Amino acid sequence: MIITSLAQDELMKEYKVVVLGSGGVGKSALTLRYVQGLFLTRYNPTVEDFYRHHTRLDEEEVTVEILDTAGTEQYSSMHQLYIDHGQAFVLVYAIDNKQSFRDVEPLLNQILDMKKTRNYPIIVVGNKSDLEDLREVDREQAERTTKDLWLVPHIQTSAKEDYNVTEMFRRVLRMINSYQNKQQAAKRKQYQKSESGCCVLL
Ligand SMILES: Nc1nc2c(ncn2[C@@H]2O[C@H](COP(=O)(O)OP(=O)(O)OP(=O)(O)O)[C@@H](O)[C@H]2O)c(=O)[nH]1
Repeated sequence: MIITSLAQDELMKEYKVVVLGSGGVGKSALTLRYVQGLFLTRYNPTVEDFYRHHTRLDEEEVTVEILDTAGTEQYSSMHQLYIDHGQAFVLVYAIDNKQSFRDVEPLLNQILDMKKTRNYPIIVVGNKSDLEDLREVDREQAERTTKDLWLVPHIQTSAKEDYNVTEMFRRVLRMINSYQNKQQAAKRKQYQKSESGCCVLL
């Protein structure tokens, strides 16, 4: 059978990732580094950028949709829409900016309130790890906080030095995959239960 590239694209698994965090922490820089392998030193505040990226994840071709959101307060009313859209959330702070770490908590609470279940991976990312001399956020404290909340393990990145960026996105994609597999298995089990007595072919 001949499958056109469009059809192949449609058959690929898709992952919807939303990147949130306060202004200037490096959301766009992380996204661009991952999707295009670029680093821009100039700061140009984002309103909203959307990327589709094809990649290989554990021997499988997948498509990642990344929504790079605005960090400025002016656009915070959009968060609800973004959260509704996402299957996974990357909450970014900058290690040289304590307030940006504090800003993660309300975002996290908003996601947990809206999504109701814990079936959506959330990762807290300390970006700008190259600015160690200017560090304001204690790494261990950040790790402890996120561990207590049962999130995907905290990670430090540098979009500038291309440190842990791909690793961070991969961690998130694998978690989406694992949640989806669990949900499918649960549905199958449920189906088998409701049909018990009859023959279910899987
Ligand atoms: N040293 C260093 N600078 C970075 C890093 N990531 C981003 N920056 C710089 O930080 C500034 C802000 O980066 P952006 O990616 O635009 O930040 P943002 O979070 O998307 O900002 P908003 O669009 O306002 O929400 C830019 O000047 C980047 O070059 C990093 O890992 N290390």
